[in-house]
Amino acid sequence: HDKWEIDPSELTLLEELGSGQFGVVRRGKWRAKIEVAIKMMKEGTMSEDDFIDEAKVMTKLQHQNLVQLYGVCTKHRPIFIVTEYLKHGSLLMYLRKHETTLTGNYGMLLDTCIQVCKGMSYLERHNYIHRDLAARNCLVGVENVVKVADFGLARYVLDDEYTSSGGAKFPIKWAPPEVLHYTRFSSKSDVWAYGVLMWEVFTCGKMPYGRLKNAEVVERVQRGIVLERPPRCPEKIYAVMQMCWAHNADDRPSFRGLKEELKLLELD
Ligand SMILES: Cn1cc(-c2ccnc(-n3ncc4cc(C(C)(C)C)cc(F)c4c3=O)c2CO)cc(Nc2ccncn2)c1=O
Repeated sequence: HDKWEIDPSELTLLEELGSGQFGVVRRGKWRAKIEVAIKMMKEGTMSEDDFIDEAKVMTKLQHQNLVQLYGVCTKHRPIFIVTEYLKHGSLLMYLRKHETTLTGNYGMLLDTCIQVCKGMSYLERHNYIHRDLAARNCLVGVENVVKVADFGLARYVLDDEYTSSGGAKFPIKWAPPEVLHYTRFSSKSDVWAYGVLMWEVFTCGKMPYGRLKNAEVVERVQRGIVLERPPRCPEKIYAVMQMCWAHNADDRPSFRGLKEELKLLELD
């Protein structure tokens, strides 16, 4: 009996939460009382067999700042991916919705960044690369808990518009030079994306590089031009973002190092 295989008869499907990259996601209950989110994978959007193999590994990644994968229903189509549920939805929407109360609340904004860093530091320790870290792929739960979602799933997307760096859906604005040129993903490319996520947090959800076209962003990143300091963002916090945007991946800090840097800022 595969522990990560969930019996669909133990699931109750409730309201729709949105339709992500892979199709509809609904809130639900598992064994009557556990609140879950259920991704119902649209046919042809994901390389399912590869994902099902990986699912057993993903269920073992457990950390308070990672959205927990409870299991999968693979005995029927569409397959279901069952995860923990966070009631406030995506961090990006949360930042935009609460901009007035969050602006200038550096303690809150810094705490948000530290929580994401802790989740990413755990993935780094387990040699697990997210490949699409951004505020839109983090979730907010009760008591301002923030968790990293959908880590590693990018590997199973079948849509070339998303997977190829020339595609319209490729997350260019969160990609470092080595990903733009060679699609070379690593924990250090996740660190670059984390710097952009910090910028998203300290601008309360602005779009990085505004309305610049992808080609213009690629050109700037190649020339070493990085995002400007968000208005009223403390210099010391912007300095950490700039460390994440070192052109050479080896010159960027690890998430472990970032965690120490950010904790020092918390003392200021
Ligand atoms: C666990 N979870 C997931 C979601 C939720 C809903 C719809 N789409 C998604 N998304 N969003 C993004 C997404 C991205 C990917 C990449 C491979 C990284 C490109 C792969 C996905 F599979 C998803 C997905 O499923 C999510 C994120 O997985 C919403 C929750 N919560 C709420 C609460 C209130 N309102 C709305 N959502 C929640 O708790």
